[in-house]
Amino acid sequence: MTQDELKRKVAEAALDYVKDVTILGVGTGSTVNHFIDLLADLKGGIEGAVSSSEASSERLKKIGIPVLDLNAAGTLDVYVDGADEVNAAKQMIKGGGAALTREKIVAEASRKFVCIVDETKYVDVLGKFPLPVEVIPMARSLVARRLVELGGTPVWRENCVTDNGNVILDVYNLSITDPVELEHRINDIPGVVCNGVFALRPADVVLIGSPSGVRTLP
Ligand SMILES: O=C[C@H](O)[C@H](O)[C@H](O)COP(=O)(O)O
Repeated sequence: MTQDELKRKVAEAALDYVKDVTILGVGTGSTVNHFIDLLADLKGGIEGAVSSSEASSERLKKIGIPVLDLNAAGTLDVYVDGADEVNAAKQMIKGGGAALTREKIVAEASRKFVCIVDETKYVDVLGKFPLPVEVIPMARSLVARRLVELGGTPVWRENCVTDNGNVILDVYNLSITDPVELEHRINDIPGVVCNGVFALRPADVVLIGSPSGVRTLP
């Protein structure tokens, strides 16, 4: 099976978690794109979705699902999103598609976070995937220097402007043995809007697609 077929398969498995949901949170990325496409055929009572990116909002609207403002929607029952890496503690690296800030907001606003990944994303220690950090443009160099002090090698993702008008630094060479501590430390750097470590609010359910089926992390 191709990686894309695995993404489709795990997206199908996530449908079980949204059957009784009327308003759900929807993430961003190629795995979630499959999930959105599958929502079109769902004979459920989905009345609307809170989206984590302009790209997902467009896709949702195309299939006739109204996109709601989080301020009006309040607490969401379920949030479905992909990840760039996930570990056994259901902590993640996210932001490969530059949507990390809105993703972290919608995840925080949701009772249940269902993370959908193919098997290539499962790791023992987070950090092989370069950690995305969203930064206010004027603070880019300052934040990069602070990230070097934390042991990383930040690289400016050129030609990328986030939905919030900011820039992304991708931090290489981190071995994230204490994700909660690192999430706090990067958040504390002035100019950082958000970092792609999702450990303070990990996933509740992690579905992993592989050629032999979809497994749920214990
Ligand atoms: O900013 C993007 C998100 O965090 C995505 O959920 C993540 O990059 C995974 O994307 P994909 O499903 O395309 O691998």
